[in-house]
Amino acid sequence: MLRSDRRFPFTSSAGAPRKDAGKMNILAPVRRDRVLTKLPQCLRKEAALHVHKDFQPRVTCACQEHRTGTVGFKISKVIVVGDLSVGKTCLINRFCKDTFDKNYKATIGVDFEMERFEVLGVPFSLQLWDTAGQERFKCIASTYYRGAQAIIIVFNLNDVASLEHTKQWLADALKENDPSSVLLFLVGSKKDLSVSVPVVGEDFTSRQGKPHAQHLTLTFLQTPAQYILMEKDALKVAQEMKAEYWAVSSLTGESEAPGLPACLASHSYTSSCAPRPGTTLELLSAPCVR
Ligand SMILES: Nc1nc2c(ncn2[C@@H]2O[C@H](COP(=O)(O)OP(=O)(O)OP(=O)(O)O)[C@@H](O)[C@H]2O)c(=O)[nH]1
Repeated sequence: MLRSDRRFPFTSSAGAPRKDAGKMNILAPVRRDRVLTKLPQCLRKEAALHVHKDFQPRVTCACQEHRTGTVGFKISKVIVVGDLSVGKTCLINRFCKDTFDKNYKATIGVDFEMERFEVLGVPFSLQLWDTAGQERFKCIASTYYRGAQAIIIVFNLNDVASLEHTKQWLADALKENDPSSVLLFLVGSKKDLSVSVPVVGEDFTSRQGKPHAQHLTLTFLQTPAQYILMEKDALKVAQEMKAEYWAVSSLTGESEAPGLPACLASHSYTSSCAPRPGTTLELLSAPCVR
């Protein structure tokens, strides 16, 4: 179910197969640009539930002494959904490998990337699940939706229909996840095509030189004014979804998900600290050692 000619699990961040694939305990050092030493105010440790004044005192105490066995960053699972060819794979490739491929290769089912970070000195991993936009693979892809901490819904800033479809993508993804705890991001892709000075009358095929585009019904925005309207609509949809909104270009790397790791790390930290059903019972009956 992986892109046959692309990646496979456990590749290095450069995309090459790792010599130590299969030996998960030997890890290469985290890339320097993946080391976060500071989180935004609202995402710091102080935001964790267990530090709130009225939180269960014994659990708070256990968390402070790292006795829960769960304190630390959990792996965050992120699923990326959206219409066919909107640029989901390119978005992930830009984020994980800082690369861009202008050739379209449809994702078959799902694809997977693991990205490692260090946040405030603590290792943190992001699992990025790239799902197929093609209708015929939707059934396979949706089996991977469960257990996501974040959902990234991608649409093409030049294709109004793809924005309209985001609501359905979200509804499908939320069937498998808890809407109250999942973080949502609405991402408008291919910003470079919208804001670059368009050649009037030029279509997608001639602009990109991709034969596959002939099969797609795309409405190309021709003027900056139309782009502004599209962004306005997108912001409205994001508001309705309670999602954070980004407009990005994977081609240029513009606005590439800057806050994503910090946001997810914090989310993962706070949810790690919150008592899970089993843990809570155990902790409540244990004496609080100071
Ligand atoms: N100009 C431009 N082209 C882009 C951008 N992002 C993606 N593309 C192109 O759009 C096409 C589709 O990109 P993909 O990332 O494969 O799309 P996808 O959403 O993963 O497609 P499926 O796997 O079929 O769901 C490719 O030809 C990319 O090169 C962008 O930011 N700018």
